[in-house]
Amino acid sequence: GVALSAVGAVVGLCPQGDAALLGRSVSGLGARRLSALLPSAFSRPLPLSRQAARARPAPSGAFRRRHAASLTSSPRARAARPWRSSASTGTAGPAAPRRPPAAGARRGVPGRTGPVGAGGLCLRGVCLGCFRYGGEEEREEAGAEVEDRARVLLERLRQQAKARQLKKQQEAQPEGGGERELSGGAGPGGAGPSPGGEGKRRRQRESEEQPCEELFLAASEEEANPPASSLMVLGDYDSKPVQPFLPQWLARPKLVQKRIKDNLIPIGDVPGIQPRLLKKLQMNGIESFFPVQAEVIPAILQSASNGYLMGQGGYRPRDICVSAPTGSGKTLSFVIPIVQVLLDRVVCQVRALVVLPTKELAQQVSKVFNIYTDGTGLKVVLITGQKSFAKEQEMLVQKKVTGYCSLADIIVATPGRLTDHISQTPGFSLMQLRFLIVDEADRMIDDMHQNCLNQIVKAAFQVENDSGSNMLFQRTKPGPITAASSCYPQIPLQKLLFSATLTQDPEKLQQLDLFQPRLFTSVYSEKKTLGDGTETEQDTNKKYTLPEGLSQCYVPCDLNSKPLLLLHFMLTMKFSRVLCFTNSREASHRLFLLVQAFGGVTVAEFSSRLPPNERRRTMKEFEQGKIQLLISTDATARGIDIKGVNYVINYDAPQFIRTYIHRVGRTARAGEVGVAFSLVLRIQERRFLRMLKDAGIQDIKKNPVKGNSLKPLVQRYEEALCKLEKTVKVIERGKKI
Ligand SMILES: Nc1ncnc2c1ncn2[C@@H]1O[C@H](COP(=O)(O)OP(=O)(O)OP(=O)(O)O)[C@@H](O)[C@H]1O
Repeated sequence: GVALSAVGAVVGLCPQGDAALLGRSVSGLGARRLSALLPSAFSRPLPLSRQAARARPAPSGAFRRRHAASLTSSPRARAARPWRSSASTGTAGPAAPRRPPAAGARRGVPGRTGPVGAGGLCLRGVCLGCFRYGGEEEREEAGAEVEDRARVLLERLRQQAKARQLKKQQEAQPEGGGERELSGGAGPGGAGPSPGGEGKRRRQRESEEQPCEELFLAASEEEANPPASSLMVLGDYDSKPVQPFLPQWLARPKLVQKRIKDNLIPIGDVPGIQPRLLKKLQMNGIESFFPVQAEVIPAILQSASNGYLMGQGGYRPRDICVSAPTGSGKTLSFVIPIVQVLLDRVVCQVRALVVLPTKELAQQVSKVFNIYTDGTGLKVVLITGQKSFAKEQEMLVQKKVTGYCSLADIIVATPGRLTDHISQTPGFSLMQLRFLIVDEADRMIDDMHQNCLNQIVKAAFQVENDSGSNMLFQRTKPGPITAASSCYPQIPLQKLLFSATLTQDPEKLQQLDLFQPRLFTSVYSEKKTLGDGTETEQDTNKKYTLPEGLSQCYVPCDLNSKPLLLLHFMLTMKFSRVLCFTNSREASHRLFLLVQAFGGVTVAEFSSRLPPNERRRTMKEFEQGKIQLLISTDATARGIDIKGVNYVINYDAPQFIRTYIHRVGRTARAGEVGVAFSLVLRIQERRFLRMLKDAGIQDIKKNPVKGNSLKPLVQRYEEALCKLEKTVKVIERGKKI
């Protein structure tokens, strides 16, 4: 870094003449490689002359060798560049009047020098040249000197080439001249620094410049034997691997207990919750908080201790990230504090916005908000596109004589529809937004939803044209706190991220532009005491945690036995309340038809094939226990809270670990128990197990089902297939008609 910034400083600060000299001195480094290494700060637009200097490709090694002398020592060239920077450290001579170069003359021509008196710049102890304005005398002296150096260099290069050849031929000889070649010392027969009587100053300069030659030589060597990588690292950095490290907030998170039932905290013991909310919680059967709630609720309340305004002296609340297992109660951990903070609001404005990836999830979360805002005057609006756009607009804003006013305090929305309202609904404003809650945050960061989040933040910081409105509460983009910025009451925008599989990749999280985030996580290694009393750390490579009450099994099978296995679980093993996942809508539909044709099981399907109202009805019936087997796509894999699911069956093995975690998390929720079965084709087995192992999930049992157990089902299964074939033909005929 130091070396790079030194180079950056040289190129960034030295005017073009120096860059040219630098180019000459460092051309051995490979100017193109050098430019690739420069920090972006130095890729800012340069004056035309410097751009030209930079754009000009570095001469090839051969070209350089051939023209080295003429490039540096030709009197004509010197005459054409009278203001050329000097490599001399001698005092400026008075001879030629100091003439600033004409802009045209400078363009593309190495010429202008650095600030007067700028000393030599060193890179890894290597002097890159001394740049200063010099007089005629000095230039003459410099020209002669450079000529000498060029000759010395050429000679040395020749000698080294010979030495290399020799070395190759005499492989047997151990310590060849290679080291000496690269060291720049007198190689075999190489010329050392000219001992000519130039006096102390000259010797000193040469000793300073020696490393330049080293670089030149090293680079010539490198050009002859280019390294594997196209990048060359200055200094020793190529030999030292870069150690990745996590930012403090990721490396030292606040740990949340995994075991729900052992760590219940009576609701009255959690500080800061208003009595009316405590009452509501009790009315809804909540007597104790789950661990994640006991940690996160006070943290959000504390960060909003100044209501929905910025704290005194410009204190800005820290963003919060929560990674806790499926079914651990993350929803209440943001609903309760947000309702409490907004309870005392006077004017209705959009102050909290929850974004979720699917309509069903948004519906589910808005239901929870409705429960806890009931009777408070706070208004919750659901924006998912299930109603017409105009209807949603009516729910969001109202036009009055004085202007638009908001009809929503809390909005729960899916990204697509929300962005439509941001851009198309007059009077819809997020300028008073205090909380942005991103549920299933890893999914929202991943795909196109990221764009939506950017739009929300942009809308939140939009400057209102109507300057008369709301001048009291300002919102300025986050930045350094100044006396001016802290004299107005400000509304900060705080981001709250939740997921069971929250990425801990700082780069990805960085996309959300988090402010001093705090991480609450259940992902940590556990100490276990062995039989001999010693303690051992477990799960060191754990990335995600699964609910405590979840048992996991996988069944190795082949393609043909998969339907039979499902029927075996439902009919022979008498599984009830089963949520079964396939990898596509078509697969869900085919399996549903097959099980229906087989008979004996109350079955339904759930996928985007079905209209929303049918999906809602199906979900309700499944929750009520009227449906024993629900065959679904990943539409129900994330966040959906269905009470009483006993089993999850991965009919098709999930392709991604996060899909696996969310699917199996539909059971064993809220501290209950549940079982997850995965049907894994034999060819998938290794990959599947590796996927789990990589995520730190080791406790999955192999549960093979013997062929004999399936035999009684085979005949009925064949009949069901025939029946299904006929049904499909009838449907297709119907379609043709
Ligand atoms: N303190 C509590 N006491 C009893 N039940 C609770 C409590 N908190 C939450 N629950 C219940 O636990 C279930 C799971 O909660 P929730 O849906 O918030 O989990 P989650 O962590 O968001 O899960 P997922 O990651 O799958 O979205 C819900 O049915 C909820 O009603």
